[in-house]
Amino acid sequence: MRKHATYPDLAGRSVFITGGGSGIGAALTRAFAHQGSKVAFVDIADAESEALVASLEAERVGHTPLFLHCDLRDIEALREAVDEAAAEHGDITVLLNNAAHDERHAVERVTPEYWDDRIAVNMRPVFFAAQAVIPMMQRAGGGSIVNFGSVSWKLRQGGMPAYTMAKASMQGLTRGLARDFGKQNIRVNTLVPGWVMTERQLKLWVTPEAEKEIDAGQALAGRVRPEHIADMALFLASNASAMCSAQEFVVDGGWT
Ligand SMILES: NC(=O)c1ccc[n+]([C@@H]2O[C@H](COP(=O)([O-])OP(=O)(O)OC[C@H]3O[C@@H](n4cnc5c(N)ncnc54)[C@H](O)[C@@H]3O)[C@@H](O)[C@H]2O)c1
Repeated sequence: MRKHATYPDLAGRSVFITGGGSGIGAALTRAFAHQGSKVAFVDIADAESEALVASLEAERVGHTPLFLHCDLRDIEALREAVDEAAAEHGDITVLLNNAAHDERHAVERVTPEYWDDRIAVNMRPVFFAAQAVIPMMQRAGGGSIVNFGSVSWKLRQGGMPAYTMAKASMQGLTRGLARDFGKQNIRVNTLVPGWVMTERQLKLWVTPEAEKEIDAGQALAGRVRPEHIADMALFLASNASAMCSAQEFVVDGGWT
């Protein structure tokens, strides 16, 4: 793993990550665990999540992350997971709303049930996770919420309108919550990843043609990797970003 910058104020912090078991989420779990944060994460990918916990245990991070199986479509289960994480690690003061699923769907095949299911994965839990941790952040004197957006809709990507709508909505939620709770030192920002080379993206979508598209689109050479997203998440969670709220932070190699 590439070494991240160290943020001393993140050591010992109670951090809650959605979808922290694979993809970008796994890089987040790793990065915060290596800061000495007390990380709890929810996911439905049991095998990958358990393997991640085992590897961090072997690396002897200060606090081995707590994995809680939770399907985020079930809001009661999400609330229980938040409470369990807080009972184990103390009031949550960093929330990373990372989980999402970019399943493609053709407009003509979308039913109301499918639409609701996509919103239940990509949008609804973001609000309810925030709602669950805000009283803890108020008690603790502040906190940082990071909602994960996407460049996909900014680049006019078609083929998954429920996903792009959900991702575009993140900044609306971010700005509203930032206003509601900013005076209580709760900061809310949107982290906008570019095209990030996770195993899933590489397997499903990163063809030689796509590589050319990335080279043409990004200002920077190279590829955006999960660790680059974790770099920004660490900054947004820590006091290093103390006066940053209600904003979008884009990590896309200069594409948009
Ligand atoms: N990878 C990219 O190129 C890219 C680009 C733009 C934005 N993003 C955003 O970054 C975030 C992470 O993306 P990723 O590529 O790592 O996604 P991913 O699909 O690879 O991983 C998402 C994680 O969430 C979990 N998850 C999915 N549905 C769940 C559910 N119902 N309940 C609990 N957990 C669930 C998955 O098991 C997985 O561990 C997302 O918000 C995504 O929209 C990613």
